[in-house]
Amino acid sequence: MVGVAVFPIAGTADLSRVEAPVTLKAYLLCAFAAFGGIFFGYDTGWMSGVLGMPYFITQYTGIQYDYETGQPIGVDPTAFALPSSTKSLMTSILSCGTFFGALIAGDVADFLGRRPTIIIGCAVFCVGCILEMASTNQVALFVMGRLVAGLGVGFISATILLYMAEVAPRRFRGALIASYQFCVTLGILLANCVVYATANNNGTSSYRIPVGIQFLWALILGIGLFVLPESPRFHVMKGKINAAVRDLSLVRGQPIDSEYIKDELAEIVANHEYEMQIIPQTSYIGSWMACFQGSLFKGNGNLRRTILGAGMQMMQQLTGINFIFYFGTTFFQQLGTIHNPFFISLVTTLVNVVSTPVSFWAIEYLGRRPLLIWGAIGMIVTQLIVAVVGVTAGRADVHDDNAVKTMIAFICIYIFFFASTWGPVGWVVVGECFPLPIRSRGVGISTASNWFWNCIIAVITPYMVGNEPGSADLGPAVFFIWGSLCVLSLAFAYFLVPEMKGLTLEQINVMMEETTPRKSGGWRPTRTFATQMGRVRDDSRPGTGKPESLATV
Ligand SMILES: OC[C@H]1O[C@](O)(CO)[C@@H](O)[C@@H]1O
Repeated sequence: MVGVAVFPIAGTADLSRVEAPVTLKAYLLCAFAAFGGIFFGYDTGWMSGVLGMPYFITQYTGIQYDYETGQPIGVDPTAFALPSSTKSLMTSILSCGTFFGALIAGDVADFLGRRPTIIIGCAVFCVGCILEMASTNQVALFVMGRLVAGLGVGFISATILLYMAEVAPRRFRGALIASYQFCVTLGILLANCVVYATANNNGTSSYRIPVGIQFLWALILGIGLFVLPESPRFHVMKGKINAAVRDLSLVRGQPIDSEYIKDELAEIVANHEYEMQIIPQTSYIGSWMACFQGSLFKGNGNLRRTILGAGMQMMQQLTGINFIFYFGTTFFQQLGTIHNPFFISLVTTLVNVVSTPVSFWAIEYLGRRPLLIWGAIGMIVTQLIVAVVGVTAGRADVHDDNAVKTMIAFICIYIFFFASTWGPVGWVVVGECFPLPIRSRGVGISTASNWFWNCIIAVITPYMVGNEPGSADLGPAVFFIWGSLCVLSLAFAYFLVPEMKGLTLEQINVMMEETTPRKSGGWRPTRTFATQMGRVRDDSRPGTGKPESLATV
């Protein structure tokens, strides 16, 4: 730390603290970190297409395929598919790995730092890819590869989010974290493009090319992270104030002795010290338990933050979005009238990509909570339309081309609602709602919750829509289930999500301690909080500032 001055820490932060101007460097830094979302999306995206690849199916079922006519030999085309159990296992095992990866990542990120944890995630991910590539027709090896790659993705997905939330400037934090989700959608699109290009290859290149390309993402992110600064909040946690000053000045693009840096660091340190007094870190287990302490309704405890973070991710998955991205290709195949289901899958992923940036603006302008509420309403309506059209006229035995087109149009509108609201906002809320002493664990638990429900969807949906014996053969009626689950998402957003727009992480922290659930709708900052934030200086409580969004509450 030669050349870096020891920083004088004030007891409390200035209420009217002005944040450093957002430099291009700050944007680029977050944008690069967001690139980690590519892993998440790409790994989610390629499996759906590979499961529908003729070469892949012939390898694992033994049924031969005629590439000239584009038809399987000796069986009905709708029977040319992997058994539901294999589809379910190959798809869901990734989420199993990511679930554990995300849970472990929090500890590693607190011990080694955010950056090394992401680099380790990249290395583990590469090992998983090698195993996947090595498998020809051994289900076990392929599944093992997905599990290990999943561990890596779990590490990366939880830690990137933590890193971004900690380094992003507050005014654009929502939009920048949303760009992580944008990269998830780009990853799905890239996977679909690659799969589309190789789908009809008659050889192992059909699936080895999509799998092999993933090394590129690991290489870019892994190498890039060597030059990015560490999160200043991690240094504060470790008591390394000089390193925190240095890295804060790097991420803000301001000189180390500037007032901006002094003020922001004072706020981070003061808030951390305060939180350490109220969150007992007595032992390893004790510090995990801290995530579940307190009351759901009032007081300082973290339980409601954990419920908020994990619940957001649960509800995000229960909207049914991965039904489309995991099983879209095979679902469209089963509708009977679609000649190129790979193309329809490509269209759905494209809609997902172009809709996500809408949230960059809306999240900062309209706020998190309204977006979640309107997104849930949009998803309920569109999914019910898909279900009704589907069960009346969209089934394979009816062969109504117009009905199928209507379903696809409404599936695209449903994806628009998801992509511009619940997709990104889910991550933003998770990145924002935990105090520093438990942030890495809280983000890990929430990310693990996303993957847990992701896994449940991956395991059960092939059986819900499959048409073989033992499967429920729900077909398009499955959208009644997703639509109903979106009603729960709506209630969750309405009653449990407080608005965090425009606040620093430290101010959110204060607000979360002060918010109360109101019968008339949602959690609201209490009068005390509004007073502290907007009108009266309270020197007994560190980490308070004057957010515009609450000045009039
Ligand atoms: O954009 C859709 C994708 O976004 C996620 O929900 C993560 O936020 C993934 O599970 C899904 O595949």
